Amino acid sequence: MTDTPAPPTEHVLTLDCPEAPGIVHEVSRFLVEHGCDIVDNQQFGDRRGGHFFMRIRFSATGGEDTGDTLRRDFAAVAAPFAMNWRLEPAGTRRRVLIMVSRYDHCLNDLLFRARSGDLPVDVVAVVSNHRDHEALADWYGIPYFHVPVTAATKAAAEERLLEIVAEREAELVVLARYMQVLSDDLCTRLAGRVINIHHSFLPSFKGAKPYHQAYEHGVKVVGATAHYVTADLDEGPIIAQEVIGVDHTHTPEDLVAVGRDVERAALVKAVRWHCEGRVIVHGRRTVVLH
Ligand SMILES: Nc1nc2c(c(=O)[nH]1)N[C@@H](CN(C=O)c1ccc(C(=O)N[C@@H](CCC(=O)O)C(=O)O)cc1)CN2
Repeated sequence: MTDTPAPPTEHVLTLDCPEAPGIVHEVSRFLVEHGCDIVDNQQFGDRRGGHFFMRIRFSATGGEDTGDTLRRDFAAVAAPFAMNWRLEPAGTRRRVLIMVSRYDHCLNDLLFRARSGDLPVDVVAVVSNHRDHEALADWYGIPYFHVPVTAATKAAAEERLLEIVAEREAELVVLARYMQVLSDDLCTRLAGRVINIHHSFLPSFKGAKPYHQAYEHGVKVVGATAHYVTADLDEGPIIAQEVIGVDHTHTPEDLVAVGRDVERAALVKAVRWHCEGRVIVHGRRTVVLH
């Protein structure tokens, strides 16, 4: 009886390292020697900073332990270049916990896109400091956690959040208009795993009421910024930004309304790119290979 060969599997290798001769050569040789076929490749050599970034999607033959074999063998290629790298199955669905306060337009959009398969994510929990959106989470069959936050309860609320992240095995936390500032300790413990949507074109109009600030300045463009969360409010590495034209006829309330579209658009891009392993943080900036 002939063994039918296992179907090829697809994987994504994302790496960055100090610029050096031979990086692409060594990576390509590794893939050829392991019978792999490159499907898609993006790279960026930062001449100014002397750093190199690459994302390769490739197909591989071999059984279910192919990924482990590739990871074991690639370590020897990576070490001489001092690479930061990860090699994961392509199309991996990420386990995402969404945090929200009163405004639900970003929550709604993410839940719909996750359910429709547009985003490679499984939403494993919705956490909020209000009860407003419990029915929506129930409708999607997603656990809803009400975690009120006051100055007195903030530490306990953040410990409860970390418990939920662990219980639900969340890989990514998305602040989908969650209007509480996370503590330095929480930002450190979830470093690189929290994406926030800020409702302005950063670095303009930081803080809680950017549309009113924008109105007072008479801007002709408003925007939204999706960024990784750090202890420094609204300062985290930017992943995606979107803008839309406005004019003197827009009241602050109008700016809030048109802003919803750019908030949704920026956040979904950032979540998709993060989940597809396209975003590499380098200092306070990101390189997005898309
Ligand atoms: N450590 C961080 N935490 C959070 C960030 C961040 O960048 N770093 N982003 C915010 C979201 N956000 C703007 O995008 C934002 C949210 C809230 C505030 C704010 O001043 N909140 C007040 C309370 C407001 C209220 O209760 O409605 C406060 O916390 O005292 C500013 C900006 C999410 N967290």
